[in-house]
Amino acid sequence: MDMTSVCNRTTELNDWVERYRSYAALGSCADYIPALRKADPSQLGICMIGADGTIVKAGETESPFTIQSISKVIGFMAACLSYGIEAVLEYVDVEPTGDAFNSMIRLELHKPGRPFNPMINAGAITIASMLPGSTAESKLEVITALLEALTGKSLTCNQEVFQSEWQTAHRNRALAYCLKEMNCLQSDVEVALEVYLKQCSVEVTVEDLARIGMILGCDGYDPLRKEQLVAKDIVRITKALMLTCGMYNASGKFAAFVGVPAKSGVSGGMMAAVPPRAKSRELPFPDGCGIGIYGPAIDKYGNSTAGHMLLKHIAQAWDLSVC
Ligand SMILES: NC(=O)CC[C@H](N)C(=O)O
Repeated sequence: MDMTSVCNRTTELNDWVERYRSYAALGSCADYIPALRKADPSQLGICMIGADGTIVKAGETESPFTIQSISKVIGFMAACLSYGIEAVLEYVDVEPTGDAFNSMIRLELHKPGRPFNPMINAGAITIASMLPGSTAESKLEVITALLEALTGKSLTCNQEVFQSEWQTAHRNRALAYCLKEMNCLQSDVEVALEVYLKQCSVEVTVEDLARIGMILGCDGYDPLRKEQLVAKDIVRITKALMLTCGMYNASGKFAAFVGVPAKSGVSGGMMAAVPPRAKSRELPFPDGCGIGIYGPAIDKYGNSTAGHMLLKHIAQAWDLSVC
């Protein structure tokens, strides 16, 4: 994209950020993880990175935040890279649930069963337990290594958020014990939980999420470094999971009205992967792009209220839907 287009797109994005910022009032910061309560709910920032390397940013884009459930995308891909897709799908299915991200109900309803998909907590804890290595450190390292390969930088775990969640993870602990009893976990409960909660506490910026989203949009190929970072078949399944399960039990509505593979987290982060769109050459980012958004006020489903509205607007204006 040339400099004039970047300036024009930035102006548009800035206008839309200011238009949708007030939607934060429809939600609030997650409070079941005490450390997340401290975020400023009125913040809204976005970064888009195109396959040609163009970066467009608007709003507050420099604040780091914890990746939370967006890490489920990375955990799933890391497991598939380690064992192959077929082996991983023996432990988690690829079906949407329509239930809350931390729901236990289906674990009881289907026996013998396995978590419905890796984008809900039951699936992500199962994935965390099966990563290579026998300790929490070694399993976490597999996820961090992939995250760092995708973002191209080293990342840190926010210890305050991790401790805060570790001490209050009653439901996740219950889920993990239930999974253990059903023989779904490949490690001790505490190891699986530590990996899962630490992967959720890794700090990222909207630019990091946009970079990962762009690579997923390009089927695992990084056009900037000219390197296939994740196999195409793994990325295709991951994007299908993002489209059908990425926004928890609002995924159907999100697919219908926004239409891009995306994943959200309770800290208010959102990551979207936009593939190339041959019919939209006159619109921005025709060769695909990644989008990272941060808006810490979330709705009852756990999705950023302002972020959701902002992404919906951009997807319509710039024809980003894959549907
Ligand atoms: N939806 C989320 O982002 C949930 C992640 C959070 N760490 C939890 O397990 O509750």
